[in-house]
Amino acid sequence: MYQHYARPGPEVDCELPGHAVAILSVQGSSPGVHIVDVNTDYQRLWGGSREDWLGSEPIIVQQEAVNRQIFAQLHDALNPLINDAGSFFEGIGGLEVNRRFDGSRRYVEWRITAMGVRHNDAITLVLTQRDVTEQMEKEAQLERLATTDMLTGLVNRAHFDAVLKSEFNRQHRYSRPLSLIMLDLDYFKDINDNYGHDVGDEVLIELANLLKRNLRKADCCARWGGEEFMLLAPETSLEQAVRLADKIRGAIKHTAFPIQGSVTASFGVVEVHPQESIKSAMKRADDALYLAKDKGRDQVSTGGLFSSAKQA
Ligand SMILES: Nc1nc2c(ncn2[C@@H]2O[C@H](COP(=O)(O)OP(=O)(O)OP(=O)(O)O)[C@@H](O)[C@H]2O)c(=O)[nH]1
Repeated sequence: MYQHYARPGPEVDCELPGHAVAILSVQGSSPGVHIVDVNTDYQRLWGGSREDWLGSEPIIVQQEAVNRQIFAQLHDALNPLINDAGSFFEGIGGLEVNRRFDGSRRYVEWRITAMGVRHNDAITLVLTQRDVTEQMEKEAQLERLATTDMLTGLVNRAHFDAVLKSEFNRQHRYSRPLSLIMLDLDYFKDINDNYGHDVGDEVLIELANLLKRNLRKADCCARWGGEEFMLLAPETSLEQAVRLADKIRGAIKHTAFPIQGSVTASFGVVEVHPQESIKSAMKRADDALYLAKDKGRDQVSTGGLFSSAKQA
């Protein structure tokens, strides 16, 4: 589809354009929209020279079919106004992912507007387009920073809280299996004390990578704090979650961690009851983890049974 619009670029400097503007003419009686003039930023965004563009259709979005829908929408909006001199056409607009003439993917904000509607069947409109890619990327970067644990690259606690809420709501509505696994490295304080905090950090990073490798896409794994990690596994029963926890336990035990060598972890596993609150499920997982530590570490324990009386 893009090839249709691809044109040889002019001598382009690398800086991206500000406001690309095209003056459009629309005939009330025919379906076409064509360009009457373009500014230099339009040429820098879409390639080609001013002369190339005069008389052709503007690029509003990348897909030709969607372009045509927009033109049809324009005609529908303009037709009732065509003989009504001085009418105000407020315009239409949107935000689209588009390709620049050099093939790069850009977010382009666009708007078509006109201050007055002319009498004699032809209406002149202004198409304004702005490349907002950098702004969108900055926002995505901020979003990533706000939801990610800086050391391990896993989801952070705040984001995990939000995922917990939405998965609990889904589970309460559809009664699907949902399990929670809490894991904590054993004797991690000794690693810090014996080898230093940097080695401790390396172990946490390596563990996070191991967790990422062992989980499904639908699972959410967070660094809960310190050397404690949480795993939320949708569509997973208690039995399946215990198997998953034991697989991770074995993988941790058999991994050669940097400098320190071997490390073990303990696990608390619960399946969330359909009427259970987040607080109650977390408490049961925490109790189960405590039990695993108490029984000698490097093992998986399951939580006690859910009791509606207890969660109040
Ligand atoms: N290197 C490093 N250490 C951390 C970080 N966060 C917490 N810790 C350390 O983790 C250790 C946790 O110690 P404890 O709570 O006694 O637990 P543990 O030594 O693993 O003992 P058990 O859990 O009972 O097996 C403390 O020494 C914390 O300072 C971190 O981001 N990096």
